[in-house]
Amino acid sequence: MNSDRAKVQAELDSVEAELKVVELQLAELLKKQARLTSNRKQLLRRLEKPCDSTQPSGSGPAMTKQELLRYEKDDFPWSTELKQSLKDVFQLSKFRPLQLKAINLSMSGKDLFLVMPTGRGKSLCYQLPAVCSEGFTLVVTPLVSLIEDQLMYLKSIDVEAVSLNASSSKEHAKMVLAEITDTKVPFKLLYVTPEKIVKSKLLMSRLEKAYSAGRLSRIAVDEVHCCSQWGHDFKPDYKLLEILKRQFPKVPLLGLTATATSSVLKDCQKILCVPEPITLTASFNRTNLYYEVRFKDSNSDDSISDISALIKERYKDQSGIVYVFSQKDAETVSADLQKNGVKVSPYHANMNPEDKSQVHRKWATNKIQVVVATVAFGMGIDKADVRFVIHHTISKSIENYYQESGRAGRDDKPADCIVYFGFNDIFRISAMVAMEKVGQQKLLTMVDYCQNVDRCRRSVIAVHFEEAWDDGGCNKMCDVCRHGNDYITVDITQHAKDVVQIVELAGSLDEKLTPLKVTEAWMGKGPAKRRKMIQTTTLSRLEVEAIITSLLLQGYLGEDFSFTPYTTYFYLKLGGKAPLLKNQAHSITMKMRRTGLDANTVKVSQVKTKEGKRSGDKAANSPVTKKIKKDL
Ligand SMILES: Nc1ncnc2c1ncn2[C@H]1C[C@H](O)[C@@H](COP(=O)(O)OP(=O)(O)OP(=O)(O)O)O1
Ligand SMILES: [Mg+2]
Ligand SMILES: [Zn+2]
Repeated sequence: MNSDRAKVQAELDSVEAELKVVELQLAELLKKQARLTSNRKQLLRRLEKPCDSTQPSGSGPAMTKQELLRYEKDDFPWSTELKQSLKDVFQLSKFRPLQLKAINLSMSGKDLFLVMPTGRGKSLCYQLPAVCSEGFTLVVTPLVSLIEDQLMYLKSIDVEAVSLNASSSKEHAKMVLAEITDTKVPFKLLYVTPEKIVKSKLLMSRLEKAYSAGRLSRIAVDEVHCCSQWGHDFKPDYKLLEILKRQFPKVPLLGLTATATSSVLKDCQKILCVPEPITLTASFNRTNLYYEVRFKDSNSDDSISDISALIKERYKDQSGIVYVFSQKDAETVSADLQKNGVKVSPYHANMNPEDKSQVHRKWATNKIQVVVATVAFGMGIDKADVRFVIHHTISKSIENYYQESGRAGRDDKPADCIVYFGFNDIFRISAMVAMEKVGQQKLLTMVDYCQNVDRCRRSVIAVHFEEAWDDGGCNKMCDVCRHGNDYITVDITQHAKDVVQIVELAGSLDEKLTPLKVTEAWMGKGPAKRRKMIQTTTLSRLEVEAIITSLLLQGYLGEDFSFTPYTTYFYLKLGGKAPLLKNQAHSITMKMRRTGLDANTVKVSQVKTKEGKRSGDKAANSPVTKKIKKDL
């Protein structure tokens, strides 16, 4: 009887395990269906609206496409003055894409979200209307340094602008607050930090008076993505800015950002209580930027000597930024580059304000060639001739990467954006963003960008920002497009089983393994007892790391954190898809760059004839695939 029960129980366990696998497969198929549906939607949209990437991506239901076209014209009552001020005040000869449309919409009193890549000229879209309108424009900006930059610029072109922020002196604040309610306001733009709006009742009451008198002509919320936790730079005070529309419902609001997906924008719209804004989205494609990823070797990280050589040779006498992970890295990488004879200075949040602005100034005036910076060297960096942005460590998300690398080539001349992609860096960043709501998910999008060998880097960025991608949009301005079909697809099912077995075994022994430990265990470096119980590999370190990364990206492995008061540890655990490996028919593949001798010869000659100087690109140190084939 008992043995009967045991048999039934065993069968039940097996059925349940199989059911679990079927459920996972269903989930996979549903995900695939969602992906395909969204793809279909994008393609249909493209058929509907050919080729114009600066078309609005969506607009308030009150406005048809035809109606929107009207705002590109220059027959509005204010058009002559706009044109005149563009030339006389701002000393610019013509509008860049979307600027005129955005300005006309805002001048017509519409609420507007403007999404435009960094450095394309969003500020003009509220500065010019401010100059051409009665009263003044309220500009909400997250950082005092950004406000200072703008004030300095506006002063240089004789536009009256003032600011109120935490570092304003009492007298200055008193004067500005009094001027807000003047019948003849002596300034065109009032810059404030969100914190001021939220905390200063006095400011609010003055603004209310100006509003009632019809002198608050427009509100601009710069870096509007800071409202949303899903944006890459959430700032809690922004969340309270709903007060603007509540108190000043009739004033048109203009939200500006360089990076926001439609879900982030929807969130911002809700938070700011803007019922039906028109959204204008400029293309994310910065055609003059060359995108490249280089692999960092964990065995012998030669990224510093590589970067030094690049700066001294390819970028001789040219201006650039090297982004690093931490303040400590900023100091050490800067010192290392200096030792190699490069003129650099570090920049990070922990330096005192004078030192920071000194570094910024010296760099802006070309006294130093390179700033080795953390992300603190960020918003508002507006040097036109930055020829290269090198990431010594990957960014924490594609949004961050796009914004940081976007500081290159603002003068529209060619510039390079290079990332050094190292296995261990993934987990350093992962631990740092462990507390962020969607930190891991976003980090993995960046890892996917780097690990990718078969999709144009631009297309990965475009898809991320939900922009319909056209394959002609790169023009070989990324390493993937230059290397063409220089990759192969390899089956890593057995490798996946081996790695999963290592993690499983550790779990059964109540042990947690860091990625480094898993790597070493698989390469046969762990304790002899374990070695006997697992399948080790003869693959190289880079290949092992590439496979583990791929398993993490594909969900066969997952992250497990452990917190101490001082640090966060990252361990690998089984991912949601690991049970699928129990199914004999299940297979996993990954794409790897081909780097054998013959492939290399082909690549070099190909690159040489077409691209000249760039033939030395170091794609060659990406994972070797020959051995994998042998291993399988
Ligand atoms: N129509 C134009 N013609 C030529 N230059 C322009 C034009 N409009 C703006 N610019 C210049 C002025 C600035 O030096 C530069 C960047 O403008 P800015 O408004 O600071 O960018 P942005 O706000 O879109 O970037 P970010 O996202 O970094 O804040 O472009
Ligand atoms: Mg800006
Ligand atoms: Zn490309």
